[in-house]
Amino acid sequence: MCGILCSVTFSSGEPVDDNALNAQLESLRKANAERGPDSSVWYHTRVEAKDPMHRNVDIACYSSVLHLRGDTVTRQPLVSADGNILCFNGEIFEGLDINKHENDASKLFGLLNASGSDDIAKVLGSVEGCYAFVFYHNSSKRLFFGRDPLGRRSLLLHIPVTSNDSLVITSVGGSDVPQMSFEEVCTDAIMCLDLMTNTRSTNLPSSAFAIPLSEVPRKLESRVFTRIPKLNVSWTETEPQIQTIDDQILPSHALHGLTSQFIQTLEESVRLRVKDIPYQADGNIARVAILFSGGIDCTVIALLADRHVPPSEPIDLLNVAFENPRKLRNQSQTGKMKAGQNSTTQKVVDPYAVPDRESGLEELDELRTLCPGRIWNFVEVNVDFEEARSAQKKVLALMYPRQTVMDLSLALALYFASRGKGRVLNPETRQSATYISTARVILSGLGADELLGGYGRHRTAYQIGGWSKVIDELQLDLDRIPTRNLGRDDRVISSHGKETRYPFLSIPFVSFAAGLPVQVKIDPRLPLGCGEKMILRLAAARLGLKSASTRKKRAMQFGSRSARMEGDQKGHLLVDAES
Ligand SMILES: Nc1ncnc2c1ncn2[C@@H]1O[C@H](COP(=O)(O)OP(=O)(O)OP(=O)(O)O)[C@@H](O)[C@H]1O
Ligand SMILES: NC(=O)CC[C@H](N)C(=O)O
Repeated sequence: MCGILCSVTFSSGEPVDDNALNAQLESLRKANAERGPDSSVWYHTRVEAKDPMHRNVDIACYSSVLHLRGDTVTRQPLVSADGNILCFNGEIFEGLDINKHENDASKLFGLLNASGSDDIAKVLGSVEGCYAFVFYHNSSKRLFFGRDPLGRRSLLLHIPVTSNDSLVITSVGGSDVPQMSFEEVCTDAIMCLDLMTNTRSTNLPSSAFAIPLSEVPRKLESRVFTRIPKLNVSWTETEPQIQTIDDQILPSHALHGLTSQFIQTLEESVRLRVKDIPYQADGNIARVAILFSGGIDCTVIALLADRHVPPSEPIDLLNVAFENPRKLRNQSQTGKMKAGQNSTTQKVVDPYAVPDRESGLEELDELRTLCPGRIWNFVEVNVDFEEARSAQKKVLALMYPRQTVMDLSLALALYFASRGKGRVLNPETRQSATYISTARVILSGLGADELLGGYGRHRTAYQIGGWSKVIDELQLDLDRIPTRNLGRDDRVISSHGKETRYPFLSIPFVSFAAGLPVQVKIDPRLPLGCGEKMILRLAAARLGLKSASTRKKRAMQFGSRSARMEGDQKGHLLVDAES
C-alpha cells in the first residue's frame, strides 16, 4: 500500500524556525515510507501570493509506492507539465479501462488533468476501488483530497490551530507528533482547499485564523460508484425460507436463483481483486494471501480466489493465534477442578490451539478436498504474550486516532496476521518449517456480517422490534462501514508494505446485498449457524463448503484470543485509561 503525506504551509516569506515542523514531518514520512517499499519521493511547490499583503503557500507532497499495477513501478507524486500533482494510494478496479501493463494512478491522473476543477468529484465518481488521494489542480490553485465512499483506505487530516502551523494530510499518524492532532478524512464528500481566493493576509491576527477548506459533494448524476446505496426495506411475514437437515443447509425453491446471482457478484469482485498482480522475482511464490480464520466469510473468499489465481501458484492462508495467559490460567484451573483439586497430573495445553486455529485447520481440509491441485500454505502465525506486549506501542501508533481496548485487540490480530511470519506444515512430509508470506495482496472476509446480518445484535433487534428493527440495525451497519474499522485496519496492515482488499466491500457487491430483501439475509427465527448470513450459507453449501456453511460466527479478537490477555478490560475504554 502506498503512503501519502502532504503539508500545506502558509508562509509570510520571513524566515521562520520550522525545525519542530520538520521533525514531525520526518516522523510521519518514516511511517508512510513503510507502506510503500518500491519508491519514495518528495515534491515541493509554491503558490505565490497575489500581492505582498498576502502569504505564499508552500505545498510539500510525499508518496511512497507499493507497486501493484503495471509492468514497472510508477513513481509518485505524479506531476504534469502544467503543474498538477497527484498522490494516489489504492486501486481502481472498475470504471476505467486499465490493461495489465498499465498503471491505474497514471490513467486517473490523465483524466483529472483533462478535467476542469469543477469536475474532479465527477471523475472520481466514475471509478470504483479502494483509494485515498491528494490532487493539486494548478490552474485553479485548489487542492483536493479524499477517500473512496466506503473508506477502504486511510487518510488523516490535521487542521492548523495557529497561523504558524501547517495543514497536514497523511495516510498514517504516529506517536511522535505531539503537536498534531489527526482526524479521519470524511468519506461523504471530496475535500477542497482553495488556495487562490483564500491565500491569507500576512497581518491577520492568529485569532482570525481560518482555513479555506470546503466539501465538494460527490456528483450523483448517472454514476454508480459515488454513494453507498440504501437498504431494501420491504419484508413479508412468511415461513422461514431455509432449513437445516442433518447439518445440511437447504434453500426454498425461491432462493435458488438469488444464490446463483450472489455467487456471481461476489466471484466477480474476487476476480477483479486477484487479477493483474505483478509477479515478484521468484515466479512461484504466492501473490495472494487470505486472512484466514476458517470462518465462513473468508473461506468462501478463498474458494472463489482459487478459481482466478493460476492453478500452479500457491495461495497463503494467514491464521493468527495468541498465547493468552488469562485464558490459559482459566483453562488450567478448569482442568485441575475436573481432575480433582489435589491432582498433580495436568494436561499440557497448546497455547495456540485457539478457536480460529481449529476452524482454520478444518476449513483447510475442506479447501484441499475441493481444490486438490492447489498448494494452500496454511501459515500458523503464533504470537507469544511477550511479543504481543512489545508490539503494543507500535500498533497503538499505527491505529491512532482510534484508541480503545477493542481497537487494540483487533489491530494486534491484524498486525501479526498480515505480517505473515509463521510456520507451515508440509502435508506430505509432515514437517513444519518457518515461513514468511511475501504476498503483497491480502484478501479479507470483512463486510459480510454488516451486509448480511451476521451479528448477534441483529437477532436481538428482531426480539425487540421485529423485522423493521432488524432493517434499522442493518441500515446502521451499512451507514457506518466507512467510519468503523477500515481506516484503522489499513493503517495497521499497510505498515508491512501489503495491501488488503475486501471482496464483500466492492460497491457492486454492496449494492447487490443492500437490494436483497431482509429475509434472504437473516432469519432470526432459525437457529445459530443457519439463520445469520443465510444467503452466504446457501452459497457456501452450493460451492461444496459443507462444514463452512453451518459454522457459527466468532469475532476475530475472541477467535484468535487477542482480547483480554491480562485483565478483563472493557472494550470501549481508551487503552491509556485502562493501564
Ligand atoms: N484468527 C484470524 N486469523 C487471520 N485472519 C482472521 C482471523 N480472524 C478473522 N480474520 C479475518 O478477518 C475477517 C473478518 O472476521 P470475521 O470473524 O467477521 O469473519 P470470518 O471469521 O471469516 O467469519 P465469521 O464472521 O462467520 O466468524 C475474516 O474473514 C478474516 O479475513
Ligand atoms: N499500493 C498502492 O496504493 C498502489 C498504487 C497504484 N495502484 C500502483 O500500483 O502503482
